[in-house]
This record gives sequence, C-alpha cells and structure tokens, in this order.
Amino acid sequence: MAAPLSVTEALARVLERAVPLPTESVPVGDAHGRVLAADLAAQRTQPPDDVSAMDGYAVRFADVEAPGARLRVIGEVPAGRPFDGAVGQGEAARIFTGGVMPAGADTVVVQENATRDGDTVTFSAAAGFLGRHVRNRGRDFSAGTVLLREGRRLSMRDLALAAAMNHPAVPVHRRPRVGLLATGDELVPPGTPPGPGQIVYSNGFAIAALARHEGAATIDLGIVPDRLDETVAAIRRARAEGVDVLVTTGGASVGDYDLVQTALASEGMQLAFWKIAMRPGRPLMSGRLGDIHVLGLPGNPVSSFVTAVLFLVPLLRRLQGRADLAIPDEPAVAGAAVKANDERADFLRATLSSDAEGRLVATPVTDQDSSLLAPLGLADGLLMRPPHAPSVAAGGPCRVIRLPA
Ligand SMILES: Nc1nc2c(c(=O)[nH]1)N[C@H]1C(S)=C(S)[C@@H](COP(=O)(O)OP(=O)(O)OC[C@H]3O[C@@H](n4cnc5c(N)ncnc54)[C@H](O)[C@@H]3O)O[C@H]1N2
Ligand code: MOO
Repeated sequence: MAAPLSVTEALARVLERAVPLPTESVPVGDAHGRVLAADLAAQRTQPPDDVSAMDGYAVRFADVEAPGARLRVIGEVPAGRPFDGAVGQGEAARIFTGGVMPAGADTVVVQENATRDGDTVTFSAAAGFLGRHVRNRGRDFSAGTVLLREGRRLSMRDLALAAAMNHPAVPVHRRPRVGLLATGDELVPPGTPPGPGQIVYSNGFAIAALARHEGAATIDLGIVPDRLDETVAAIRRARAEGVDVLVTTGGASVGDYDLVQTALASEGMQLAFWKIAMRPGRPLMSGRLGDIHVLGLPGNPVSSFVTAVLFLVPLLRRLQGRADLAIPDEPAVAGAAVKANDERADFLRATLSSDAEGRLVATPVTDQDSSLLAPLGLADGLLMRPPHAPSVAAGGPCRVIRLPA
C-alpha cells in the first residue's frame, strides 16, 4: 500500500483545480471582508486642493512672521465653499478646517492665537513656518494611483479608502457557497434531549463560523442518519443549492456505517485522496463532484475543526482570489517537553502565552484526544509537529499556527 499523503501534498491536491470564482460588483459599504478582483486606482486626487487643517485665518506667511501682526479680514472660507478673491499683502481670510486655501494665502494661523475686532484680526503669536496648518493637494493620494491591489481582502479601513477614491462599488470575487452536511445516527441538534447513546451535534457550528469568517456563505444541509439513501438525497440537495464546496463531517472512516464516500461515489465524485499522514484528521477525504469541491472531514470534533483550518481555509481563500492561502505558522518555544513524533504530522492543541523575554510560548493541553471540545476551547493555537520530529525540551523551539477566535 502506498504511504499516505503528506499534509503538503494533500493541500496541493485540494487546491489543484480551484480557481477564483467569477467577479461581481458590490456596494463599497457591503464589501468588508470581500476580496478585490482587480486593482483599484484613485479616481480623484485627495485633497483636491490645498486646504486648511485648522479653524483660523489664511494669511501670507511674510505678514505674520513676527508676533503682533494686524491684518484686514476680507472674506470667509468654510469647507466646501471656496473663496473667489485673493489674499493680498496685509490681508487675511477667515478659514475653517477643510476650507480651500484662497489664492495668495500660504499659511494658516489658528484662531486660538487671534483676536478679532470687526474687520481686523491681531495675532498674538508668529505663524511658525511657511505652509503651517496647510494640507497640500494630493497629500493623501493622486488620481490614477493604485492604492488597493487585486487579491486583497478588504479591511474596514480599505472601505473608507475605496470610498475616498470615489468608488461607489468595488469588483470582488463571488462568495463561495459552502454546504455543510453532518452524518451520524447518534447526532441530535442542541436543545434536543439525546436518546440512549446519542450526543449533541456540535462540530458544524465551529466549521460554519470558520467558513463565514473566511468570506463564504454557508448552507446548512442538516444532519443525515447513517443511511445511503438519505446521504445521497442530501448530496443531491447540495447540488440543487449550487454549492461550490461540499463539506461533510463524519462517516469518513472505515466502519460499517461510514457511508459518505460510497454515497458520493455513487453520485459521480472523482476521489482525489482519502487518508493522510496527519493527526488529528487521518481519514480526510477530498474529491470533485462536477464543479463542486468536496471535503470529507472526520467526525471527531477536533479532527474536523483542525482539518477545516488547514484545508478548507486555503480552499476558500483560493476561490476568492486571495494570494495568502494558509494561516501562517510562526516561531514559538514549547511550554512543556514534547515527545518525538511518529510518521504522522501532529497538530497539538496548545495554549499561547508570552515569557519574560517576550517570546511566544505554546503549551500543549494535557489530553490531546481528538474528540475533546473542552481542551480545544482552551487552546489558542496548534503546535506543529512534522513527521518524525525529534523530541523538544521545555523552552525548545517549535512552530505554531494561531487558531481563529
Ligand atoms: N478501525 C478504525 N477506526 C477508526 C479509524 C481507523 O483508522 N480505523 N480512524 C479513527 C479516526 S483517526 C477518526 S478521526 C475517526 C473518524 O471517523 P468518522 O469520520 O467516520 O467519524 P464518525 O465515526 O462518524 O464519528 C467519530 C466521532 O465523532 C462524533 N461526531 C461525528 N459527527 C459529529 C458532529 N457533527 N458533532 C459532534 N460529534 C460528532 C461521533 O459521534 C463519533 O464519536 O474514526 C476513528 N476510527
Ligand atoms: O485522525 Mo483522528 O482525527 O486522529 O482522531
């Protein structure tokens, strides 16, 4: 039997045929977290003119170099209402923050340093320097400059910037539609009293939240019992819903009631792989059902979440045109000794803290069983253990992935 795929090879297979989804135009106010499908250039220059940064008086610097200057006020310049005239020698214009600097004026004196008496103003202090309190045209950005690049996931601040560049809508990749299908006779939804041997359905809540956090829309395909006909019917529902990604949980292993792969194969899925050299998550399955990317996650709650972090997240990012596919790993020190690893890459649930030197410390939780949600809840990260990694003493180097909150 061929050796199971490594995590890296498996991820490459999952991503193999994934291409960014088509582009749509979305109002800028709705585009938070969406991924740009084209470079975005400024449609205008900001600020469009030299403007005042303060409430005060627009003056000629030469007139106010010394304290005590007395000038004649010839007009008023609120923001949005430029002044037609020009400020000559010995003259000032009353100006407000954002007001366009009138011709002739080159400096602003703040009103706190001014005493107004009818048409004259006297300044108690010198202006400081030429151009004081003036924001020059184009100081923020100039028309034509690309400020947001294709592939960028738009932050809140990016929305303000895109709007300032005068884009009422932005081109983004369509959100992936992720169908979530849980399998298992033993599962009942939260709030239902479980019958004998039954447990409460849980892992899909974390996976759905993770998918939405990554920009996907989720479709709940429900919980199906371990029966071929019902599993097939749910797969058909997924197709009818037009999902881009079908995520199944449970029924992925080798037991008599693990029917997910059989049901998918009967519907025409082309299997890419099943089983990888990883812990937790060995029975991970990947394939294609027509255009649908299928990820069969193991049922154990920790296994399903960890495989979703490592495989679903990059797939969703690729479908949205992102360049940064994987959640990056970073250096840390082990908070406790870690034993040598076997042939499966291990992802230990770990709490993260920092030591006196400011180093990130990853301390594995005591019980690493893949069914345990309580320790998963305590963990902030995954301490990565490559296949055959040697033991690490407490304080020794390791690498971690931060889990999304
Ligand atoms: N003989 C073998 N048995 C098992 C193997 C193996 O290689 N040989 N692999 C083990 C590993 S590793 C894993 S992981 C599990 C994965 O099995 P399945 O994907 O078939 O998952 P199930 O059997 O359906 O469920 C496992 C466990 O998780 C609970 N579960 C399932 N779905 C949910 C859910 N949505 N919410 C909460 N809990 C869920 C389920 O009740 C089971 O307890 O197989 C091992 N066995
Ligand atoms: O691979 Mo299983 O996920 O170890 O429990």
